Amino acid sequence: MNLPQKYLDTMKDMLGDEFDAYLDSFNDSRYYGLRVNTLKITPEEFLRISPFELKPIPWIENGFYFSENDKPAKHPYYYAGLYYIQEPSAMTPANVLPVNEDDAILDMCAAPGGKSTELGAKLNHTGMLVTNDISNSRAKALLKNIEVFGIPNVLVMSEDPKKLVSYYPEFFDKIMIDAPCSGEGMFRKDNKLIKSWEKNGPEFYHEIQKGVLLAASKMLKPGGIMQYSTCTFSKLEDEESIRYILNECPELKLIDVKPYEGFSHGYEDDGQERDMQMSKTVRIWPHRMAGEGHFVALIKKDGSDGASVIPSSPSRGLKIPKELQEFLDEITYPVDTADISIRDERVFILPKQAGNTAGLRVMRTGLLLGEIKKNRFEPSQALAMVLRKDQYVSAVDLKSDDENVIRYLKGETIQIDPESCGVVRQSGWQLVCVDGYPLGWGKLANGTLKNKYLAGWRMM
Ligand SMILES: C[S@@+](CC[C@H](N)C(=O)[O-])C[C@H]1O[C@@H](n2cnc3c(N)ncnc32)[C@H](O)[C@@H]1O
Repeated sequence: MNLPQKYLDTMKDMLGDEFDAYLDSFNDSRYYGLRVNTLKITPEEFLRISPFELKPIPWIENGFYFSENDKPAKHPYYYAGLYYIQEPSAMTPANVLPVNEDDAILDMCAAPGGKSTELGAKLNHTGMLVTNDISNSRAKALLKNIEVFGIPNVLVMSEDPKKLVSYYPEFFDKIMIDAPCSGEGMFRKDNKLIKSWEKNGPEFYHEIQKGVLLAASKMLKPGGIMQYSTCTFSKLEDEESIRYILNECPELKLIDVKPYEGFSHGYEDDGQERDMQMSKTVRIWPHRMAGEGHFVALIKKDGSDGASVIPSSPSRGLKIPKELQEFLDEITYPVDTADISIRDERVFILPKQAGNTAGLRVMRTGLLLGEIKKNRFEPSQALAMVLRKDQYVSAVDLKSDDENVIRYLKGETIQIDPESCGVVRQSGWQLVCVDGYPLGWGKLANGTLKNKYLAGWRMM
């Protein structure tokens, strides 16, 4: 591997005696990880049904290493949103950010959703997750991952974080800043990143990071906690970005990250006037832990933890159309009809704190329940992913080794034996499941299941 000399010199300086061990780690094999979606299944239950060779990631309760021979992205459980595939050290930020039910959380640089999916799971159907990425194409991938995971209380956006400030002044309980960075921790995993580092290195990203941190500091409420992370080792992008924001905002202080054996502390700089307590930050090195590399800092804003000021809301509480009410009577998922909004025949459940987002590039406001089409209601793919099997009146439950599962995921019409699939209602809408976990919708008539799996999500 051809690492740039400038990079090697900086690393040698940082690591001293450990530099050779760091370089040796480039000869080790990559780490593959998956994180269980606790909205849908417990880690214990997942271990019971998993066909993969899994080993626990010791510092992540719901994280597991899988073997290079396993292909979890091709398994129907992946389509059921039972897990997210993620490099193990990248699981650390969302794991250490403390989340309380009912929190309002902002994930500023969120695509494709590695942290947001965990934050949404931790919220457990409460509060609100505003998940944002400046790149529109990446935000589309984010939206899909959020929906596959079954996270309902969400706003998915594609905005410059600076623009969000006037909408959400001192609003959020928690903010995640998984900053764009030069990606030094990914060099082992992806050679291409070395080339892009040579083009845009730490100096380039440090400037962007300062802007994102400053915007975050204005949206964090007093008593709130923000988390800054990168997958790079550069002190300029890590400690110096933190130092910048602590100098700009004296009301911000570093707080401890829950310790784990193998975490390294951030670098202090004794020449500074103010002790920033940089040792409270954490760096994960690939030669010390079984992960590629990450930097994590938790920052708290002084002040008491009061309730968020709820921004003004769009109009709510409309009359529920008959066809929608009939469908709502068939699900036991709790829906507060006061939160229902209908736009262009599309029906949404809005998060209670959604507020007025006019003027922002919002890709999804809340949970898309479905569409009213010619006096009929068609439930959405996103709703199927939010429901549990027992929350809909009738389900077609297929075994994961049944070839009909793959055929369903490919968009084909399938023939089923209603009795062996546990169908309650012999015709009409069915929640199609794999081993009890919803995949999507189908419409049954005389043993033929018409496929309603979302076309854009089909298995190739
Ligand atoms: C490290 S990645 C995020 C990974 C994501 N948190 C995850 O866990 O899947 C950084 C993201 O920041 C976005 N980004 C770049 N510049 C940005 C900016 N000025 N504001 C917000 N996001 C930005 C990039 O599009 C990229 O998706």
